[in-house]
Amino acid sequence: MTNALELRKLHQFFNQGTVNERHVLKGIDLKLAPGEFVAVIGGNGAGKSTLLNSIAGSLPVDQGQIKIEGEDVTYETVAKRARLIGRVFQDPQMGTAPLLTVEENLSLALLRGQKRNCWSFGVKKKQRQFLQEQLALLNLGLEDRLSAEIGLLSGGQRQAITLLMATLQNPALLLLDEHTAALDPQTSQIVMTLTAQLVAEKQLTTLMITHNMADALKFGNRLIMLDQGQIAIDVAGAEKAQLTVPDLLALFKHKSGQDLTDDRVLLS
Ligand SMILES: Nc1ncnc2c1ncn2[C@@H]1O[C@H](COP(=O)(O)OP(=O)(O)OP(=O)(O)O)[C@@H](O)[C@H]1O
Repeated sequence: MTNALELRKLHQFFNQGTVNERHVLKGIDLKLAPGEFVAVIGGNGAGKSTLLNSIAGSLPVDQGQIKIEGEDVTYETVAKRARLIGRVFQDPQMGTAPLLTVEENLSLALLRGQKRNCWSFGVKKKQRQFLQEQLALLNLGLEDRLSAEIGLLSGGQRQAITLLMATLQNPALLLLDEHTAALDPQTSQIVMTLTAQLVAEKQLTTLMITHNMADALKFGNRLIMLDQGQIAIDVAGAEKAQLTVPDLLALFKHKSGQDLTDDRVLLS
């Protein structure tokens, strides 16, 4: 079976060749089978965002290879990779256009990756019905708010719509970069539950960075922990399911020789 994602000996440097050189990703090897939902955790500066930026193409890779569904995308631009990747960031403002309506935002997401001459803001009846069905999946009553300006919605509602937009085209890979970190705990749990539901319904291969250790254990079938640019822990299935937060912290200490240092870490 073709891997949904394959990273081979991925290296990333900043300020290479200067006194400020930092070797941030140190030969990451990672294979994700289709449909795997992987939580990515790690201490401050471990390289989590750099890893997602490298996969998405927003950081050119210094060494190594990235394949998505068997296709080598190592040297493809962000725009070219966008047909394969859905991405949600921490800031609910980033994923949507505030002055456009819910329907217009979703319509733009539907057009993503298509040729420009397909662009049209005329939203047909069939498409509207499809978007309403998709919004109904969120269970937030947003299917009745197609004409509401996105900017008027709450952060949680916006993030739920951003998530839907990122998954609308069933991307080969979904990248979630602390996508619930800016939300209050209750809304964060709603969006996390929605995430798990969308990922399961659409069988999406997903990499999710989180600082919430409990979420990392509760959601997804696999967990990797980065430490200083390397994968220190990689657990899946039953092994992951039986871990507790203290187990995880102890495992980290055992593998890395030190306590997890993360000023934003959430243990519960
Ligand atoms: N553009 C850059 N120039 C120089 N150094 C950078 C740059 N971006 C990131 N770094 C450094 O690379 C290291 C890894 O950063 P990265 O943001 O990937 O870590 P992270 O695991 O996401 O951390 P955090 O959880 O604190 O956000 C850090 O030491 C960071 O300071």
